[in-house]
Amino acid sequence: MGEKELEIEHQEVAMERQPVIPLAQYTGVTREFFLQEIYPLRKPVVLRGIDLGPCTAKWTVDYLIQAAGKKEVKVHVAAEPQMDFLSKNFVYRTLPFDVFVKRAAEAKHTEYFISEDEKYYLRSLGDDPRKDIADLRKQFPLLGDDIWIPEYFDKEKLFSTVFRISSAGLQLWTHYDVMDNFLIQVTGRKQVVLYSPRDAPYLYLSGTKSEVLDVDRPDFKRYPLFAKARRYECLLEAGDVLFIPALWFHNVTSEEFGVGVNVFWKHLPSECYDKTDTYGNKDLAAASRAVQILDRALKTLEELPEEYKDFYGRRMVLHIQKKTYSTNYE
Ligand SMILES: O=C(O)CCC(=O)C(=O)O
Ligand SMILES: [Fe+2]
Repeated sequence: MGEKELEIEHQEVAMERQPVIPLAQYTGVTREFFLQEIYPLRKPVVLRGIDLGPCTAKWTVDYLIQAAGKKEVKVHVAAEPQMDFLSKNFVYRTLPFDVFVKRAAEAKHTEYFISEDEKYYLRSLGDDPRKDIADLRKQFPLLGDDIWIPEYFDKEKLFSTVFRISSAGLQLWTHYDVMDNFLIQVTGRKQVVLYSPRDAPYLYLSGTKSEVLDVDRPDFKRYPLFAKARRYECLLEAGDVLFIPALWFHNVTSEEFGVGVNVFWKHLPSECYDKTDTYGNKDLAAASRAVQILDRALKTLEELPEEYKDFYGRRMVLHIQKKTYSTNYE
């Protein structure tokens, strides 16, 4: 190989590996410590050694199968481990919970929808998913009492408790949610990659999701700005809790079959949230209104000749930056 080729190859390798910023980790934090020292920073952290109740010992595959039984659940089924919301390489199927758990825990299936090594993912829903909010105690009464939610926020603010159960290898795309969140990893290990809300301009967003699906080997030719996004990372082990502040992007890969429960809470006054939001991911009411008004302003600019539209468009960008960008925010 000539020197030039070698140099080019090195550049490509360097481009592929973004520096990793490890998340802060704390063991055995009290409510007071969390509220005074961690929560105000609005940064994700891993909390270890919290007493999560009997679930950490009890929730084996056999126990889950017997305790949740035949209740029907709607799950994602994907032929490939990396789920793709752009090409839609997954389907939704309804299965009895016990069948779903058995399949998610096995690598090869005798009965399957797409292929013998398809992957499964459950994000549990309310009884009527359009109106009801996921609540483990309601939908899985025998399991709900096994898990103790960290009491680091006021109980009245609790929004939902959601099962997150996935096959080994499954990767969920990068997205944000609008509420504060404790992702409680009860069993199984998972890798979580996070990005600050401030790096949203580099994530090629489509709604709440990033189009850069392969965060480990991103296509920088297609997504050049992604190189600027700072990659935060943690490895969650069974029993760990990840605090994900609202708007922080997260991409989750299950390294093993695992059962997680995530807890969303309304840290803002309840009027701020979209009343039709059952998932915890609809933009705040005022944000949606502002976006609508901006769309009207942009329509109005269309009335101008190109030269003027460009000029006022640039001035509006500066005005928005001046009026909205926070300075006390890393
Ligand atoms: O752990 C997972 O499967 C996804 C978690 C997630 O997206 C969340 O808790 O908001
Ligand atoms: Fe999420």
